[in-house]
Amino acid sequence: MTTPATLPTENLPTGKLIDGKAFAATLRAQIAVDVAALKASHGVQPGLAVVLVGEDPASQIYVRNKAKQTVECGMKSVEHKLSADTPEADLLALIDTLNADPTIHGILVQLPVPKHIDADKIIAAIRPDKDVDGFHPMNAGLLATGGKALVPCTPLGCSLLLKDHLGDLSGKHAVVIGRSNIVGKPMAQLLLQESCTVTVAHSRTKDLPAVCREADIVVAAVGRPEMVKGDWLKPGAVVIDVGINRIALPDGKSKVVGDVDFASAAPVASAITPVPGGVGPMTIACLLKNTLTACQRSVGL
Ligand SMILES: NC(=O)C1=CN([C@@H]2O[C@H](COP(=O)(O)OP(=O)(O)OC[C@H]3O[C@@H](n4cnc5c(N)ncnc54)[C@H](OP(=O)(O)O)[C@@H]3O)[C@@H](O)[C@H]2O)C=CC1
Ligand SMILES: Nc1nc(=O)c2c([nH]1)NC[C@@H]1CN(c3ccc(C(=O)N[C@@H](CCC(=O)O)C(=O)O)cc3)C=[N+]21
Repeated sequence: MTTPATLPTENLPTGKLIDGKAFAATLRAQIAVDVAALKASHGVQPGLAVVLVGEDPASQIYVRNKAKQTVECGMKSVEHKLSADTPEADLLALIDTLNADPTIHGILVQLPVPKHIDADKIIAAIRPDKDVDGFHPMNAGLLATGGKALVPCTPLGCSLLLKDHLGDLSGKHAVVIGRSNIVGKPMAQLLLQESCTVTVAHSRTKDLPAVCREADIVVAAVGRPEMVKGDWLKPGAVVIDVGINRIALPDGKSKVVGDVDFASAAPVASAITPVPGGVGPMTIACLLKNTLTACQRSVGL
């Protein structure tokens, strides 16, 4: 896959780019230190089990990246690859086994699962204290009520990037575009916890560009390539692009773009995350952070 001659992230004024890839690397380095300390103090190694059902190519890339980075920070990585026609009962049985395995502290079933399997049932079958995706209703409820939840990785990564870049978020007006259970809704909860004034937009929102122009912070999680344009932004807004969309190029190749039109948004924003190299790496780093947290809690820390 050829990268375009002038990547839009090149020759941007310093401070404009929120470098999620670099931040994720420092986060993983800290996790590796904490994993070594946990091994030394409690004789326990955090274990992450990832289950992939079917052969979706994108999922295979993410699972491979996750396993590599899990091992790099000193954790135990276990992968279960099941065929696309695996009965739902077999997947539930595997989850029960992983729930009971004392060497496994985090369980992730890669989404989407094949159509014959009920994803909500799968998510609800994972022990909440091992639900390192943070998708389980128990964790969603704890997040909503300010309890000790495991927080979904992508919104957690976005929150860490925003706090690192802006410091105190209180009083800022944040617009989250998207209301899914895995990104938009938990993202709104985290921003509320940081005392932002939060607007959650979606496909029924009227005059979305006008709503976005009110925002100090825009988080785009819609799944529509380059939808958010520069003229949707208040000058100086901070933009977090969660989108991951593969688009076809004229030369027959393809490339990954976000939900934000980077070329028109970057000049207007005060800071923006690139795709790739922004939220994606933070998602994996926060998965490892959640696995460490789950392991620490399992020994009473
Ligand atoms: N970087 C990472 O680690 C991750 C990235 N992603 C990416 O984030 C994006 C969102 O993922 P996910 O939350 O699972 O997506 P979903 O498809 O579950 O949700 C999309 C949301 O966007 C809203 N939406 C769709 N079209 C519009 C529109 N025209 N105007 C306003 N809102 C709209 C939908 O509204 P409604 O509710 O009304 O249908 C819905 O709430 C995707 O690009 C995905 O690839 C996802 C997970 C992790
Ligand atoms: N149970 C479950 N949990 C998930 O967290 C989950 C999931 N299922 N299903 C799929 C989505 C998607 N997702 C990504 C994670 C990292 C990158 C990532 O690291 N992207 C790199 C680029 C990778 C590439 O080169 O394409 C980047 O944005 O820089 C992307 C996407 C997690 N997901």
